Amino acid sequence: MGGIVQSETLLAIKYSRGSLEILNQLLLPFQPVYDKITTVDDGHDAIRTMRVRGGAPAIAVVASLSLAIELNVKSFVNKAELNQFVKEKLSYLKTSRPTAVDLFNTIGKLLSLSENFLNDTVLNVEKSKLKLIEFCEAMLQTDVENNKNIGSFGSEFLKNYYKSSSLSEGLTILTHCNTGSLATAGWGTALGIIRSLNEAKNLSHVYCTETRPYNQGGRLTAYELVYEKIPSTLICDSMASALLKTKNVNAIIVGADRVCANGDTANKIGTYQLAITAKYHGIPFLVAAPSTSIDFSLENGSLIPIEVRNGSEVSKIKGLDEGDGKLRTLKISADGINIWNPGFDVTPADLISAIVTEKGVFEKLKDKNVFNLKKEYF
Ligand SMILES: CSC[C@H]1O[C@H](OP(=O)(O)O)[C@H](O)[C@@H]1O
Repeated sequence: MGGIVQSETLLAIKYSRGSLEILNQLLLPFQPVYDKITTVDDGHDAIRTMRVRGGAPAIAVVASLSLAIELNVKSFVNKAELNQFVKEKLSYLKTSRPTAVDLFNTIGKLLSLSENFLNDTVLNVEKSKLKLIEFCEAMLQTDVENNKNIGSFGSEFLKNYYKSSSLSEGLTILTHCNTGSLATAGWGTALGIIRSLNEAKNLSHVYCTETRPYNQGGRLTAYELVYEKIPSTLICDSMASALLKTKNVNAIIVGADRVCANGDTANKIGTYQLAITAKYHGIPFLVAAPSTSIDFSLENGSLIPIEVRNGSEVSKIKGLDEGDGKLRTLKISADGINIWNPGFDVTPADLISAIVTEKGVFEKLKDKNVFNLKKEYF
């Protein structure tokens, strides 16, 4: 199935027809280990355990490719049997993680594709199966293309925003969580804008937050930035406001797991407070996301399901023992304390300066505090 060019950076997903591997992100940055995915059950488990994550693109891509892997080795008597199999597998994949909408948008497209084949008098069951596999495979290339477009639109927007200022030394950006090649099929969304700024020599420095408790920032974004030799500094989540007060940060750029039609955005926990401090310090707060992360059916963010994960992700931490080089899991909080561990929070549209998509940058309606995202724009 050649022809898929995934970004030259780190590959969270390795795929060729009949073979799918995911980079186990629970072991990064210390041990780059690829886990084989041979069934939908494997795909579901990899997503649920967050061995692969990236609320938007990567989760949808891995879920779809795990279906493609099973379809590739299975034969069906007729299209009705194929359709039933696809429906069963997709309804199970829906239960892996609830917040990022890409997964549900992609599942909806695959379901209607499979349903449409039932009435297609030209396509036999084998050709229908192949078209489903090709749809899943095309997502890899599409995602990288989307991310490159997001990168260009986002970097252009910031260059124009600051064109009057003497920013010859480039922009200083703060980003949260991981939105790079480890959250997508390559290049990244918010980190894709940072990569595009860096490529155009318009980037001075990147600050990334640790992003407790999974530490996507300290473990994954820092790993990508160092790998690409992008000048960068890691901060604790609690340091963000002090950073904006004492350093000259030009913008905060984050990803998204679900953007509502009015612009309210669910993203990694800690995003909301970054939007508040960006507003207080008068700097742009950008959301970067492909249109597949937009839920046009939701009027506002109060309707977004927020995943609450196991408290052990807060009370324990995995790290490298510098003595023997082994990965250890350590308890880091008092036994018996209750723990609240929501994976995401919702940033209201009025705190978001612009939403950067593969089709362009969307800003709020004049004199309104909300966006007006419509399906027909994409
Ligand atoms: C490009 S999607 C990245 C998005 O997903 C992350 O969540 P998680 O690591 O739990 O999958 C985070 O919200 C990022 O903005």
